[in-house]
Amino acid sequence: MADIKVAIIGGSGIYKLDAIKVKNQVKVTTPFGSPSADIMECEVDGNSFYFLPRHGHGHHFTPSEVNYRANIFALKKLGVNTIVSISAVGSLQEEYAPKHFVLVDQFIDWTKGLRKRTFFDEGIVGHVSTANPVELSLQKRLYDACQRAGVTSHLGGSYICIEGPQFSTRAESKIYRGFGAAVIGMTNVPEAFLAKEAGMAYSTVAMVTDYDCWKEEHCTVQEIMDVMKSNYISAQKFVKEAIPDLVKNPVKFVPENEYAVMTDASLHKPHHKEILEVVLKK
Ligand SMILES: CSC[C@H]1O[C@H](OP(=O)(O)O)[C@H](O)[C@@H]1O
Ligand SMILES: Nc1ncnc2[nH]cnc12
Repeated sequence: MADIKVAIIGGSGIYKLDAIKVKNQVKVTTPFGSPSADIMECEVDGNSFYFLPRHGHGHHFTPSEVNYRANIFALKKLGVNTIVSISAVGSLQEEYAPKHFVLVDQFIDWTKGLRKRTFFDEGIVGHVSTANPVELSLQKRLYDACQRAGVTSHLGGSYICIEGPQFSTRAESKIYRGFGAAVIGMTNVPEAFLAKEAGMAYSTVAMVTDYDCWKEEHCTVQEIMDVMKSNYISAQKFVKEAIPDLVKNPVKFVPENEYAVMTDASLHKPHHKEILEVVLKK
């Protein structure tokens, strides 16, 4: 198996990366079902990384339907320890304009509890801290890559995750602004929290596609798609800067899942074995 430590999870509008060579496609099985797609082994300037389209090829999983557990588990099983998430977001503050990138560092979970959100359940009880859901050294490296790519970008900000797939009402949008959130999306929870449970470094590049409806009359997919085309070009430039750096100088971080599991080992069932082996692997 290739020794690849870095993966990109591509969100809306980022289903593949033109000009980046796909070398192989890997089918990975997990105890949680299939990931969104076969995982692509890609290369930029001789530096290998994995790529996974979050919503599947052709965008057929809604934010609520994405199998986040299978996606994170599959990447960890392949040996990945560093995840770069690329996500489309709406802006909740004037300063984050469409086409800007925001290197978020906090998440507010406003989903409705419908998503499978933990590896630690059904007989395994475990708890991890989400005080720092983003690996800050990775976030800074990604911010620097955005700068080198010439993309207007912001270091820090909170991402509020709603269930979707509908966008927010104006009343909701104003409440989220009041929370101090910078941007709004529908996917990074539970994805970021599962990466934390799996002891992986995670950081999101949030690409602003629109001002949410606190400011705009409305928000349509058509308008978002237009901005997405430009964001896609910026994302490609960003990837070409970020990947060689992350491959050549791997992010150093301390996984925070070592002491997560509380359940006595005598109670672990055979099917827990693979889950714990992969999730807790250093
Ligand atoms: C029409 S864009 C809305 C869609 O895009 C974002 O997904 P992702 O994070 O995968 O880029 C947002 O959360 C919504 O799911
Ligand atoms: N305004 C918005 N609300 C939620 N998710 C989004 N993704 C892109 N724009 C969004």
